[in-house]
Amino acid sequence: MPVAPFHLTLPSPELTARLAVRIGSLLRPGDVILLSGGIGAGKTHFARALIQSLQTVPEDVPSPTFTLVQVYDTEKGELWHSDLYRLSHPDEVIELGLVEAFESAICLIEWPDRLGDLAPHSALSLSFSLTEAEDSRELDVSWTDPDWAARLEGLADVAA
Ligand SMILES: Nc1ncnc2c1ncn2[C@@H]1O[C@H](COP(=O)(O)OP(=O)(O)OP(=O)(O)O)[C@@H](O)[C@H]1O
Repeated sequence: MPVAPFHLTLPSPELTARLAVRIGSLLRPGDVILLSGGIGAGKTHFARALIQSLQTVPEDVPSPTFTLVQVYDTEKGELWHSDLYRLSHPDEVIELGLVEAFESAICLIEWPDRLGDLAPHSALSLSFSLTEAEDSRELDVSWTDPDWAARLEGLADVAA
């Protein structure tokens, strides 16, 4: 069981998508995943694979860069996918309804540093990094709620 933050190498986009499907299967309403990493690091690629794996009716999963938020109906209830890169003011997080969504929906948040004091207390954090190899990414996995340690059991095998 991973009892501490851990690290994975994701040598292809397909591996990242497979990990996303595995994590998606663990999620329940009220779970928040914070997706960090620079431009092109793979945050949206991960989110798209996760969302598509939970959709009951397949539909496009566009990047929410300009809309800030996209909301989906999934087999696990409402899922909010948010990209806060273009947030103009932290209060916009409240106006978007995100703070309430943290309590009741599954939320995937890109650029979570923009949340400031409004960041949820409990979350799974996934931090992606580019590597010298074009198709490979490094991923740091950490969490605030110890419950995640048990839920992530066996996850490292995905990248094996
Ligand atoms: N191992 C990998 N994991 C994830 N994506 C990868 C990997 N290798 C290559 N890629 C490619 O890198 C790109 C990542 O783009 P993506 O839009 O997901 O980045 P992002 O982190 O969301 O950036 P932005 O903040 O600009 O939206 C995709 O084209 C994806 O196919």
